[in-house]
Amino acid sequence: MFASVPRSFITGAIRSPGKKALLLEASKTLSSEESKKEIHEVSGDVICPSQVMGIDHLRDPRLNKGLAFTLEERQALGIHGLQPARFKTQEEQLELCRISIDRYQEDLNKYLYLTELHDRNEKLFFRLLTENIEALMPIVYTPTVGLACQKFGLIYRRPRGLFITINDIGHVFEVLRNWPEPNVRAIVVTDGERILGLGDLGACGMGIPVGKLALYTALAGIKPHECLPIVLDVGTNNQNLLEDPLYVGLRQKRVTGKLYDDFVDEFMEAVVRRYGQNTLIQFEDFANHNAFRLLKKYRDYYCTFNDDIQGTASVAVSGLMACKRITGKKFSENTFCFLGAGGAALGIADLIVRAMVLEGSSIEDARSKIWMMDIDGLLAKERIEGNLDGHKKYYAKDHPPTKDFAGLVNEIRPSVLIGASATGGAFTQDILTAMGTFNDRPVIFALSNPTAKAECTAEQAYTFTEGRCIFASGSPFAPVKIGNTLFKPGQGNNAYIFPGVALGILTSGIHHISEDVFLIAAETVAENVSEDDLSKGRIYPPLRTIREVSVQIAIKIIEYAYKERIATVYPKPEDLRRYVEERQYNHNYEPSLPQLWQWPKGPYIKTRPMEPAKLTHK
Ligand SMILES: NC(=O)C1=CN([C@@H]2O[C@H](COP(=O)(O)OP(=O)(O)OC[C@H]3O[C@@H](n4cnc5c(N)ncnc54)[C@H](OP(=O)(O)O)[C@@H]3O)[C@@H](O)[C@H]2O)C=CC1
Ligand SMILES: CC(=O)C(=O)O
Ligand SMILES: [Mg+2]
Repeated sequence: MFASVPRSFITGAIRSPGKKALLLEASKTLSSEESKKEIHEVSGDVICPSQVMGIDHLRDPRLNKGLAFTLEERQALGIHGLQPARFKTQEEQLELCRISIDRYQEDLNKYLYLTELHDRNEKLFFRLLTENIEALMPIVYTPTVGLACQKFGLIYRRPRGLFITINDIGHVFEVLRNWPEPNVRAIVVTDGERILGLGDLGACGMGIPVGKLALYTALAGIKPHECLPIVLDVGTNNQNLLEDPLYVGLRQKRVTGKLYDDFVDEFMEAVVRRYGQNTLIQFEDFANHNAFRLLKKYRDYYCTFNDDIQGTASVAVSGLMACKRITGKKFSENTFCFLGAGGAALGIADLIVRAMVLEGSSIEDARSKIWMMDIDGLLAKERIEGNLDGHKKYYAKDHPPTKDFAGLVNEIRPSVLIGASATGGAFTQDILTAMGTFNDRPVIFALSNPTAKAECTAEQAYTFTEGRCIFASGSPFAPVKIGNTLFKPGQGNNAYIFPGVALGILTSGIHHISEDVFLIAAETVAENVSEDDLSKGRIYPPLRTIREVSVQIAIKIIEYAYKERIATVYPKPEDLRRYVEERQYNHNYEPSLPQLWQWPKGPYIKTRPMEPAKLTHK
């Protein structure tokens, strides 16, 4: 069925047909060998001017500059008259974008505006996002992206990303081959089973890979055409979606077991076959029971990481490193108490253990300082025989089982409280007040997303600890004024980590990603926290600096990769910053006309006068 592919399918699936596409006979088919030499008008790094004509310069988001096309460009490209007479700079266009966004009251409408801009003018979208990251990250990312996923069936307009369903098993490579970009370097993939703290959203989870990859470009300058968002649609167990006439995914219960595993195996193999073994595959928002399993299965064979486990661990440990500068306590001098023992919480716990071991603790001592509670209560030794799966048992305590979180907090008197349970409001006033009585500077992280799932708000944390806590949250909170002090809480979100890590991996050519990479990223983010940030209660650098932080993370990862002899880019670049920056996306417009070049000087350009041809016959 997939052995041959209609030509029109390859060239016209996403973009409007260009000159080349029009020349193709839609009815012809390519053999699978032929189709490896796909024709791309506007794809990859090189855009061939002769392959795009007239109105396609306005229709293709990679080429479109709207009113910023000059008169010369409009005439030469054949688009003169297709737009109003006005010429605008990109700065003027940005101003219009800001005005347009401000006119929308609802965040979901702002999200839709940005989606439309992304589809219309890629450079303008990314420049707008990059230069206004503090205002717009909450729209393209948590919390609004959560709402966009919940409303996906309603707001779906144009395709973005690849939907591979369980029915495609046996043909995953052919589906991947339909993606029009030849140079994909990074994939964010979800199966939609645990979208933020919102549960199983099936194929509607596509908003997450799309949002994460928008941050790859905005926060780390990874080129948009090198990024591919993917949903593996194996069904959904969300009954509301199954009954929703607007649902756009497969209307069936989730496939599990061997068939699921075979499908994901085939997907991984197909990615390598299509885009090479250095393609980075970021797993995102898989349910706990698959997240750890798949990470363990693939991490030594593919270039892959799980962001919810490893990226979150890194950002939390980074925050704790910055806290150290306020509390003066080493990791091992703290007692940690977690609500939640899933992918995020266990990932954080493991990296904290690693940090304590680096400080000189034994693994057992380190684990003994970490208390965790899941939906069934405290991870207690008595539960090991019952339902404590592999990873949780490392943190099981010799303590009677209990589900009383407030009671546990009062008993163990933690210095650090971490929420990754997706239970909004679980850090009650009593718990927060108690944290304030045990500690001068209690550390409180409410990491669950989106905002409604945060274990407490910034205001609650500061109010109930009399402004003494060090607070961070997964989704952003506005500054809080307590007395005369204005606190600006930091966003403890893996967005500080994954873009820089991805940039480092792609530029060093690392195949397999070790935990060290995430410790390096954590240290780099923590180093970028200034005394001024700390004085405002912020343990993360301001969001507007992440792009620079990402470059620093990448440089350190490259250095580490060469030291450990795991880099695969040879020779080692001399100037790493320059090397990284030269590979980053440029969101400023460039000339749209083919460059006219100077002929080289010298004899080559001296055209000798042609001698008249001698007639050899009369
Ligand atoms: N800030 C950030 O960067 C990130 C934030 N997150 C957020 O963290 C949250 C959890 O993500 P993740 O760990 O991947 O999800 P998981 O589903 O893997 O884990 C959720 C954990 O919370 C536990 N839990 C659920 N309800 C309760 C309850 N009432 N009391 C105690 N524990 C409870 C679950 O128990 P059980 O194990 O028994 O099911 C599980 O251990 C999500 O909201 C997610 O958005 C995730 C990644 C990054
Ligand atoms: C931030 C993130 O990855 C999550 O909430 O799942
Ligand atoms: Mg996630």
